[in-house]
Amino acid sequence: MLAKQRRKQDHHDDIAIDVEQLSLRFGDKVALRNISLQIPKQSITAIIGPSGCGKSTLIGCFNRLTDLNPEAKVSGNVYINGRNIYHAKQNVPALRTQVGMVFQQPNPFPISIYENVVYGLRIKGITDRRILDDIVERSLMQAALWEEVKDILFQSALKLSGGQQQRLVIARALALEPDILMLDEPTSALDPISTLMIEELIFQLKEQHTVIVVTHNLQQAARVSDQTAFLNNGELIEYSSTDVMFTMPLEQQTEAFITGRFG
Ligand SMILES: Nc1ncnc2c1ncn2[C@@H]1O[C@H](COP(=O)(O)OP(=O)(O)OP(=O)(O)O)[C@@H](O)[C@H]1O
Repeated sequence: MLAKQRRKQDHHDDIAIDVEQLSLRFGDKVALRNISLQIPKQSITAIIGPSGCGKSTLIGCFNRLTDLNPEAKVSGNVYINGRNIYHAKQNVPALRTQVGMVFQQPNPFPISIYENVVYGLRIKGITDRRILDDIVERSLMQAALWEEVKDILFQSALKLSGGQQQRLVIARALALEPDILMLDEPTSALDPISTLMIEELIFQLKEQHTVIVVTHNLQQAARVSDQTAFLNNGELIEYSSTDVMFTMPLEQQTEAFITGRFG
C-alpha cells in the first residue's frame, strides 16, 4: 500500500522530474502558481523568466531546499524517478544527494581542493583513502578541472580563479553521484571564457545526468538546453523544446520576453 502511495501510477521511466500542480506561498505572497511539467532524464532543461518570477523557488522545490524557509507552504506534488518527494517518509538529506545544486556565486569551502571534493563523502562516512582519491580524480575530470589542479590538490580552494572555483563546486556535487544536477545562474559571476567552459561542461554532463539550468542569459539557454520553461509571475507560461521556444513561441508573453520587450 505504502509503495503504491509513494510511486506514481503512470510514471514513465524516461521522466526524471514530474511536477504536478505545484504551488508555493511565502506567507501571503504566491511565488508559484499551479505548475505542472515533466523533465526528461539525461537532458538539459533551461528555466528562464524575469527577475522574481519564481525560477529559484521552483528548483528549490526539487530538492526541498524551500523547507528551510518556515514561511514557505507547498501544495501539489513533485515526483523524482517516480517517487513523491513530498511524502512524509522522504529522506531529505538523501534527496539532496540525489538532486545536487550549484549556486550563482562559486562557494568552495576554505579548505583544500581535495577536501572540497570529498566533503560530502566524509559526511557519509567514507574514509578509505584509495576510494576518496579515485572519486576526486573522477569528479575533477568530469568537471573539466583535473588537468589544471592535479598538482595542487592540497592547496586552498580559495586560491583558484572564479571559473575554476565554480568547476570545483560542480565537482563537489558530482562526487556524490547525483542523478540530477541543478545549476542556478552558474555563470553570471564569471568571465566569458569561464562561461564557455561551464557551458561545454553542462553539455557533457547530460550523458550521465539530468541537468537543470536557471539562467538570465537567453543565448545560454538557447545554446545549451534541450527544452526551456518560461515562467512569469510564478506561472509556467510556456514549456517546449528550446528550438520551438526560440523560433516560434506559442505565447505572446514568451515572444515579448525572448525578444527583449520585457524582463
Ligand atoms: N524567502 C523568501 N521569503 C519571501 N518571499 C520570497 C523568498 N524567496 C523568494 N521570495 C519571493 O518569491 C518570488 C520568486 O523569487 P525567486 O527568487 O524564486 O525568483 P527568481 O525568478 O529566481 O528571481 P531572480 O531571477 O531575481 O533570481 C519573488 O517575488 C521573491 O521576492
